[in-house]
Amino acid sequence: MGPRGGISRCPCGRKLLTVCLSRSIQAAGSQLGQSKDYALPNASWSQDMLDLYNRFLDMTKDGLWKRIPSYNNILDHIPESMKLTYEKRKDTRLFLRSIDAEGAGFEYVMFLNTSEKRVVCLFQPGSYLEGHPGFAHGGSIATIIDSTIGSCAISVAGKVMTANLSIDYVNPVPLGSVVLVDSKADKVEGRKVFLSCKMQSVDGNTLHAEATALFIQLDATKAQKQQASCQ
Ligand SMILES: CCCCCCCCCCCC(=O)SCCNC(=O)CCNC(=O)[C@H](O)C(C)(C)COP(=O)(O)OP(=O)(O)OC[C@H]1O[C@@H](n2cnc3c(N)ncnc32)[C@H](O)[C@@H]1OP(=O)(O)O
Repeated sequence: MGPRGGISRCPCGRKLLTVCLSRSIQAAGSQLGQSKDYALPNASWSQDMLDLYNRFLDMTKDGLWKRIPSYNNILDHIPESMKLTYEKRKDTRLFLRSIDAEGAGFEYVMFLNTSEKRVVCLFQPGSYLEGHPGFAHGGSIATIIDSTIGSCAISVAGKVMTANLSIDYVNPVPLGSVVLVDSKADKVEGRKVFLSCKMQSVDGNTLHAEATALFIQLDATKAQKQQASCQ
């Protein structure tokens, strides 16, 4: 099994996909399948979100930044050619894409800068993410941070999992506002990837959260055990 993932067989004989988002992230900017790409503007996006999106899209023109497509099923993040060889599990969804109503859940788009080892996420939390009245639930903030940092870790080290995520919640995030989640890989030591992240308002005047994380690159033995346990 290469660092990009692939297909293997469970002890029960069922074909399983060793999911590795790195393929999708490395191919950022290109549509790999026919499924809907949710990391594109929709009617729920505020003007702030659209302006920021257009600003980042401009930055993709010289190739330094790439937009990361976003599908609701993890298997859509791998190339078409591999899809024919396994059964797609339609009953699962990526957590961030679990709410159908436009604008109600996680509205987001991520941009990758490989040379800076950085992923920036534009995030507009919807009304179903409420914690305290009018504000995003801390779990939703942790989710978007984990996913942004995670995408950054995947771009650096391939198949990884979160081992530690530490968040300081500094200022609440109003529902419907737009925040920038800016993550970067600070250090790689063997299988360990250390990352940091800031969540800030669009004008940069409000720090909403700061985080550090440790992601561990999976070794083959560990990956096989995890596949076996998902029978
Ligand atoms: C495009 C689509 C986008 C879509 C969005 C995609 C983004 C998805 C991101 C979501 C990510 C997740 O939610 S992941 C889900 C949440 N995380 C999990 O469920 C992980 C559960 N934990 C595990 O499976 C395991 O503990 C691992 C894989 C993390 C590590 O296990 P392992 O591989 O056996 O490694 P192990 O030998 O224990 O440790 C290796 C080294 O790391 C150190 N280490 C291990 N854990 C820790 C720790 N918590 N804090 C400090 N250090 C640690 C060890 O001391 C050791 O150091 P030394 O002795 O070598 O020095």
